[in-house]
Amino acid sequence: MTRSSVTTPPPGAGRLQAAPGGPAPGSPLGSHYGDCFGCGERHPTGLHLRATTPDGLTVVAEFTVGEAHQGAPGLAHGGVLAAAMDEVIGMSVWLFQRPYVTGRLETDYLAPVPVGTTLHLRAWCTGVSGRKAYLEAEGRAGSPDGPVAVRAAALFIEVGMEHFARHGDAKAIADEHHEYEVNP
Ligand SMILES: CCCCCCCC(=O)SCCNC(=O)CCNC(=O)[C@H](O)C(C)(C)COP(=O)(O)OP(=O)(O)OC[C@H]1O[C@@H](n2cnc3c(N)ncnc32)[C@H](O)[C@@H]1OP(=O)(O)O
Repeated sequence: MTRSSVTTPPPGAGRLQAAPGGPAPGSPLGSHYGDCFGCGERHPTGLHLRATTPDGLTVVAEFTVGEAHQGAPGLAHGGVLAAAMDEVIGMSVWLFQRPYVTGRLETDYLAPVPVGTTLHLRAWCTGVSGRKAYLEAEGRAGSPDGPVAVRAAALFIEVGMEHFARHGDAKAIADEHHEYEVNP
């Protein structure tokens, strides 16, 4: 992975620990919002990521490239693949039961991904330092052992739930997302 210093944990960065009360190993992870482009079941052309955590610390998910996700004819759009990376990384940081947002996302495209391909995604945390969490992800084509088609490294920043209330739709968050206090 070609990763910049921004997405590389600094010396002394800690490891995120599984949060008490977080999803148990083997648990499916639900959508955080039904209209989310990445995981929402109501989104008509979204990625519809379905994810589980095998160990409470990492996330695995699947995304099948559809007609709505094309860039070149018959091939996945690079921005859509970046969105899949962002989503699976966002799900992995969600395991820690604190709200984070993407600050920076770096993506390497290693092979074209044809429509109809199922990408097997995996994301994990490489370190945490203050409000900053360092994460990586990969997408393998066709099976969990298939060739790596896309890789990503990211910096996520911890925010309060007021971030979403101030900038977004607080009522929708409160209605759908019960893990966090919306107005702490
Ligand atoms: C409810 C569940 C929701 C799930 C969401 C899933 C993930 C997403 O898709 S999030 C959507 C996309 N992301 C966004 O919209 C974020 C937009 N950006 C922001 O809101 C702000 O810039 C935010 C919150 C990241 C940082 O702002 P702020 O809280 O003021 O902190 P700030 O002091 O600027 O930065 C904190 C630290 O992070 C660093 N940092 C922040 N952004 C970056 C960046 N892009 N590159 C490098 N470093 C950065 C800062 O340099 C600072 O470092 P240090 O502490 O060493 O000085």
